Amino acid sequence: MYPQETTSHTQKIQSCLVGKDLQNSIKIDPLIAASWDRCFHHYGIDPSESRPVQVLTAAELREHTRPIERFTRIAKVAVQRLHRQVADLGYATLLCDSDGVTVDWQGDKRFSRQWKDCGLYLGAVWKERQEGTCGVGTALVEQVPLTIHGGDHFRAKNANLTCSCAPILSPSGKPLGVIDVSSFRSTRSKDRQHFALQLVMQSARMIESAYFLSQFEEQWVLRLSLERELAEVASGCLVALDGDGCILAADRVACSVLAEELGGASLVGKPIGDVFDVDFEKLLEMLSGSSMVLPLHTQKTGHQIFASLRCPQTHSAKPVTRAEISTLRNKKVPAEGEPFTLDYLAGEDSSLKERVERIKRVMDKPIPILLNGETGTGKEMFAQAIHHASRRAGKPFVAVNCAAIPESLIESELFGYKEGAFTGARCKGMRGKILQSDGGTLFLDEIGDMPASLQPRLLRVLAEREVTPLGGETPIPVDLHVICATHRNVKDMVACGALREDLYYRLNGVSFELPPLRQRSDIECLIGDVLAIEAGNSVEPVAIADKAMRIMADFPWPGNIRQLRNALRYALAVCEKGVITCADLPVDIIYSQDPKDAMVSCLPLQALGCLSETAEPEPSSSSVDEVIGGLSAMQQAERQVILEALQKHKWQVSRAVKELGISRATIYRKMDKYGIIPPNKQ
Ligand SMILES: Nc1ncnc2c1ncn2[C@@H]1O[C@H](COP(=O)(O)OP(=O)(O)OP(=O)(O)O)[C@@H](O)[C@H]1O
Repeated sequence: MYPQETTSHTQKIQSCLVGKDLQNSIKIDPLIAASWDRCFHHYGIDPSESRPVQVLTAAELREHTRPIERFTRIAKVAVQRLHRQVADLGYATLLCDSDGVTVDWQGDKRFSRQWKDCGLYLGAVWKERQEGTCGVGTALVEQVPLTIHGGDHFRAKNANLTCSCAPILSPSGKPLGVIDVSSFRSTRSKDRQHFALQLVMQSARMIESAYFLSQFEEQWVLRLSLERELAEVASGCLVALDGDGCILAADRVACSVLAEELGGASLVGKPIGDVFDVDFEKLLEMLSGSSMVLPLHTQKTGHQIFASLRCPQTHSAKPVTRAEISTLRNKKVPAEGEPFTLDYLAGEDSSLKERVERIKRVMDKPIPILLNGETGTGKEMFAQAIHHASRRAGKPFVAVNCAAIPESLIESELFGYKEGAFTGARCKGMRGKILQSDGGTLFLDEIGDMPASLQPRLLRVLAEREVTPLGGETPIPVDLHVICATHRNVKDMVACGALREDLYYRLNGVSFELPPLRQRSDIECLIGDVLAIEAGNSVEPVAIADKAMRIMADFPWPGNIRQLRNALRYALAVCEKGVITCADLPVDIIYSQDPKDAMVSCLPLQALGCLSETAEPEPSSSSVDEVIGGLSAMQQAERQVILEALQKHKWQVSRAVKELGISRATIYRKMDKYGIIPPNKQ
């Protein structure tokens, strides 16, 4: 502001304040006038003083954010989401704590200098007592959503700003902070900030609801709505109940909806039956474990209100520690490095158990076994379990993935070669995989990828039980049991000529179908098993909340047990207190369920998190280390899961996405975001 404008701004404030009736003297919003009055008479601020906004050091900022980590974590996704809605209009989005300190910031980084100069940046302190009338500070004092536009600011140096803010209240009604969108170059009038203000208010309500639900995660939460149609989707209007049905807290929407009924009394401590025409037991009987919406009537005024009930997230959570599973299933979870037994792998699925019994009858006979099943169904683990259960257990188990070895090497890998067999051959030659497995088991994974030219040679080995290495003349006798696996339809492979018919008959002594996860009748049990393995040596007991278990049990798992393992690994990395709730599941799994359900039943946090992932800043110009260093624990876990899937599938994106159950677009976006670069592009 130029000196002349500063003077006229100061004069305007003074003429409004000095000995006048503030409400009537000038056309100033009473809320602004009251704030000016505080600034002048109580805080003694000089409106013409040009001192810049106080900005905390990084260490001071950390001190501020540490105690409110849960709040900032929940609010962060809403800040990002809000920012995407207003970024194009030239706004920055700020999250401030209850002291007015900016603890989170989103804005166009090209204007970082300008944002910093005017104090719209991380660490800036927007207290009314220091900065005078300003969006954040005044919203904290008044505890209402408001827009402080241009000359509404008390200090002349802030008069180029426009700030729309809404306070965020805790379940007990105390201010947690303020969410704000601000601009230093808005040419729009104050009236035209209305839309920004509405968006800010909506975000504040979302954060309050998410915070409320997360605070009362272990309690019953009644969701109320005046309209049946909106009962399942409306955010807010939440009442937390303890195990006896007494009200622990109600958010401000619920307090205002029930204000007439209460006549000024507090809701907290009241049994639910004192407020509605239903007692707690009846409520549980009707609503517990269902997504039903029930009409209730208030006791005194008889108003109809629609309610649904969210169960405590750890209510009857299934204990799945290693020890407990062992007792529950009377089976020992294999120790690290110990092979899985066939009975263990069969789980509680009766048809799989039957098939395992059949395998046990043939595994010691010279009959090859063909394992068929979708990717990740555990074919290799079964092959190992068969080997360890058979009389060959003490001998080698050699696995060859025919899809992973380049066609040019597969012959020498399998059959070995004599010294000097070809240029580049090791001087002493090499025993191939077939000879390495002598006495034991040769596991040929992805047999459908065995090159057609090698199939007759393999057939000969199987038929004659001898192998001739490359460059050799004398066949060497070999005693092995062959187990093959494929995820493809073997008959189709034969029909299209990918697999020779005679080889097929030789390999398919007995075939064994591994069911996809979605067809297993013991899915919950299997989830428990995999979790117990993933939890490993964790000293903390680990549990899965009912709802999260239901979502996982219903998920189609295109990547089968491998995908389940990755999802649980991720959930374990991000969950709190060892309890996996819906909010800890990867977003692709949450979003697989009915969108309505996902929106209502899981924490809004999760929904927001998913949206936020679509538009985080691209790290393309940063180094990979920088990118990884800047990731949250949750993001690092997600990065690891994606990286492992890509490495496992030799960077074949189509296979990795199938396993992870995400789209190609998503994996490319995430690779970009997490700095995952395929080896051929490094
Ligand atoms: N019953 C089980 N319990 C726990 N983990 C399992 C079980 N079965 C498989 N897994 C895990 O699932 C993952 C996939 O298993 P495996 O590699 O045996 O599947 P596959 O069918 O051979 O996969 P692909 O077809 O992709 O080669 C492995 O990490 C394995 O540890």
